[in-house]
Amino acid sequence: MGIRFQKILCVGAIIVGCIAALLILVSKLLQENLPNVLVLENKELEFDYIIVGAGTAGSTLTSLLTKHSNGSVLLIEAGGSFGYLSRIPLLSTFQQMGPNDWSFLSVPQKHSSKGLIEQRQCLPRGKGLGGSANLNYMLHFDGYGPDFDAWHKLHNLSDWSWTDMRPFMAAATPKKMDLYEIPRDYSMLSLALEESKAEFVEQSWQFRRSVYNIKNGLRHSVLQQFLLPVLNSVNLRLLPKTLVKRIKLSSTPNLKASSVLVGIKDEQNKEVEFNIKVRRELLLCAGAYQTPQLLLASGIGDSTLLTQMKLTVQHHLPMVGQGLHDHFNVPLFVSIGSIGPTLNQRTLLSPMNLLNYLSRGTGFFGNFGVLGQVSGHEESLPFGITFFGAGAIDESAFMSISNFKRSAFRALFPLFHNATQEGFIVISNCLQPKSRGTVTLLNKNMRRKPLIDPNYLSRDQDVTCIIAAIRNAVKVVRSSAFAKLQPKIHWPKLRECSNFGPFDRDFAEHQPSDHYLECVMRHIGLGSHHPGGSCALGSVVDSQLRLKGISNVRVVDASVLPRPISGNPNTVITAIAIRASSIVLKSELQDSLL
Ligand SMILES: Cc1cc2nc3c(=O)[nH]c(=O)nc-3n(C[C@H](O)[C@H](O)[C@H](O)COP(=O)(O)OP(=O)(O)OC[C@H]3O[C@@H](n4cnc5c(N)ncnc54)[C@H](O)[C@@H]3O)c2cc1C
Repeated sequence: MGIRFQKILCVGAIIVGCIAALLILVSKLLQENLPNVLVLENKELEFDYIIVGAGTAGSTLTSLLTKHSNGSVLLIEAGGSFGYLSRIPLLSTFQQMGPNDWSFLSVPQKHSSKGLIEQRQCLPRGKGLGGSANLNYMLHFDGYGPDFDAWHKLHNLSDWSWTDMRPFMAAATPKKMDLYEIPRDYSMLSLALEESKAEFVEQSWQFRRSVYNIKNGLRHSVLQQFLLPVLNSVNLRLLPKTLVKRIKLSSTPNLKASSVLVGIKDEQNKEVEFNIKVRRELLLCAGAYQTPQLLLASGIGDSTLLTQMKLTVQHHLPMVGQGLHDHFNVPLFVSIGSIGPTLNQRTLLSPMNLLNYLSRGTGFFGNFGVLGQVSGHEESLPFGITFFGAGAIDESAFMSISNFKRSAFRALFPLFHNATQEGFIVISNCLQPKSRGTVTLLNKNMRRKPLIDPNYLSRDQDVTCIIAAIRNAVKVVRSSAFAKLQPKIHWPKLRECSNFGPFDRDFAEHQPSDHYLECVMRHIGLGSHHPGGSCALGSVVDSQLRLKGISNVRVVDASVLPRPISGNPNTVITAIAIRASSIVLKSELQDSLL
């Protein structure tokens, strides 16, 4: 080994060591500094507003109610604070399966996931202040007007059209300086994507470089935007590491939530329970899996289903936990013959990359690796294509967060053993999947995970839509703009699909059969962590987000989305929370005038 190389290694090791020490220090400081934490004693406590869950919606809502209401606000969150590592964009995936991830697994999937262990999908969810907004990949999406117009037309939600939602989307969108857009010349891949646009002018496709919720190289989520600035407010109290286990209803004069039962683990890991009274409103922001879980565990849901689950019915409300939707992604690996440079171990560990990040917040650590997207909103089957600029994928890391069987992983990434491989992953999906799943329970114990069945690919239309998306992705990869990358698509050679391909001609012509593509997607397709719909607007909640039949409970999170968002949903959920705060504050004002 040359002396120069040894020096580089030493400098690299010292830099990595210093960063690690600094991060541990800062993370400790941040974790110990939560103000306004409520101490639960045996006295009866009561709050005007109780908010369950400090995720995307809960953080936003808490902030706005704390600032503008005259009432007291209690925010209850099952997790604590995320460590500082959560703010380094590239390290997002390393949080999955850790203490800040609920690490749900789906029930075995009937129509998909055949290349996954027990046919079960990993369903990560953030646990702690910031919720999934602190675990997610930070991709910002401006929203798509016709989505809301479809809510209006198809779901009879006359006041949720784009005209109604546009101001809230504008309020939810961070200022330009609080976002990071991948520069045009970030790498040869971003450049190729940008230049390929000109070859598809005939199509009404949109080409976008990724825009991230990243500021100065650090995650800038609803936690920084909304929650942290109000944490010291006098009318706010916080209950971290506390699980809401039950909603108690009273029926005089009309059905309403009277209190919530919360559980905290003491030092001996023994559960201690307390009751906290709701004076005005209970706002459920526990996310698309856990809001229905809490409702069902509280006996609020379809009475037949509750009886089947041996739960006492408090309020018959059909459709709680039904209608679950999510996007479904099909990844394909494309190796490139030129130096990208794309994300691999060589580029990542280069001292220059580390220095770039430390001095300017840029380079590979400063974003998640998704460089851009192509979408066809106006197609009869709207599709999305995502370009993830990673050449070498670490087998054990990827398998642990995807639940892939080894054989499926290796079919998808045949060059996995080469840590310096250049390439990218092209991910195809359907923007408006029709498959719908469910959230149910094994029993009412809230410490047990809910039974989540996304039911991916249960509708044939989704298969047709994703096949079209893959074929469009191939067109982009084979465009002249991409030619200088010398891209090579690796059609996965799965034993279970071998009757359908890929055949030699598929590698030459890149036109594998529909049967082969369907087989591939049913084996290696992965959920995209955009669940919604499990307490949908119109069916479970009314247009004021009120739980039907219960006057003082609102659901404010991804559960209320009546259909999928045609892109990344986080900003839309923030917008819904902003709108919810205005609804709640208006009602408070009206009551004060009575
Ligand atoms: C890995 C991953 C990547 C993603 N990438 C993107 C992306 O790049 N762009 C994008 O737009 N979207 C992305 N998303 C989706 C987006 O983050 C979510 O749609 C959004 O955060 C959901 O917000 P929410 O408020 O509905 O729920 P959450 O943010 O999940 O919040 C729910 C909160 O409630 C708490 N909670 C649950 N049950 C209880 C209980 N009983 N008691 C107390 N607290 C409770 C949870 O701990 C959590 O903090 C991603 C999601 C994941 C998981």
